[in-house]
Amino acid sequence: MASAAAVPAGAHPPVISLANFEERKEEITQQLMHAATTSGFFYVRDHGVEQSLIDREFEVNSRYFKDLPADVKADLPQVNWAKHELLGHEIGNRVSEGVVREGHFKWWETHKVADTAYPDEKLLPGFKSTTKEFMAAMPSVYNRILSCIALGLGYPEDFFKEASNPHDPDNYSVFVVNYYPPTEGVTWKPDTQRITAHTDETLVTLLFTSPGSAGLELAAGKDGKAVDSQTGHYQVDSWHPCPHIPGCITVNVGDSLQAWSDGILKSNYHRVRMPNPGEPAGERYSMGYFVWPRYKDVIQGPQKKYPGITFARFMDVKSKGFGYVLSPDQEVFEDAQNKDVVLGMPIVSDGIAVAS
Ligand SMILES: O=C(O)CCC(=O)C(=O)O
Ligand SMILES: [Fe+2]
Repeated sequence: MASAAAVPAGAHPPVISLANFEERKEEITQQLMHAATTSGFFYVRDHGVEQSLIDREFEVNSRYFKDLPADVKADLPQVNWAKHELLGHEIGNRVSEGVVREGHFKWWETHKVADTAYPDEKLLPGFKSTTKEFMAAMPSVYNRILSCIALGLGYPEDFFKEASNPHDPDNYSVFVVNYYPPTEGVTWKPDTQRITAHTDETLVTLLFTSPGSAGLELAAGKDGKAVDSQTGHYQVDSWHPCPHIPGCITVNVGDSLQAWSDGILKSNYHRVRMPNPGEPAGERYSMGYFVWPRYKDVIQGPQKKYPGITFARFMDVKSKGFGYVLSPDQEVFEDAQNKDVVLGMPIVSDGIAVAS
């Protein structure tokens, strides 16, 4: 098994305070490393992002999903994972009665094209400015987390700083808001999920959930070899709840950090399930800030446990739909890599992302 037992039944991942960060860095590092090497999930509180800013960002997104006419959303760039175009609107999972999840994706201003993801200011006053203010508050949170993780791994404190700098033209860190419409009166097949089980491709993901929202679950103890490289299907023994905790940001380790740490840190499966009978069937929102390395960064640790590939190459293979292909087993990776056409990655030219 690649990871130790992580979250006891019924418990949620640990809550870690970032208060007095400079004085408590060593203690915080120990707490973060414990969580990141077991469940791969933890919560941070005293993180410094104003609650009023979080509330305002939820509010403008509620207007985006519920007030903006469907034809306006359809005119925005449409997210296409297969082509790796992660900007604009996405209609995710559907059931026969309708949409289970919609999303809105944006990059930083560094990529001038990112502005096309935003609807007209007249239609959605304050959406762009609030979102940019919100995104600008993220680096102070993840820089502290990544500096502790770097120290915990024995790397220099600023090891991940350049790779995760969103102003670098080769960094496409993405901010995604998910809207899960109410499920009253909707029927669905037993295996339907609001978001199906996946790992994130990130270094780390910062996730803000709407108050009272349930359904996010993580599967601890995944092993890359349990994945069938043909189907991408995985084996999961049990799911653990990852509930909304007021004032906290949910943080999870992603594939890039798992690779860069030689598998010491765990990028675990998670999903958002449909409400169970008797649970609130209202709408749910989540806002995920996905901290990526640069496309050119080779996401390999000193032990070379994972293939020495760039993040761009990894995303290329992952977006073919193989699910978890970041396997320490070189053969599994190569098999996935050779499976079909290699998709073009966006390349950077004068700060503008263009499909190659
Ligand atoms: O909605 C959530 O709570 C989780 C979303 C998620 O896992 C994702 O967007 O990658
Ligand atoms: Fe995720």
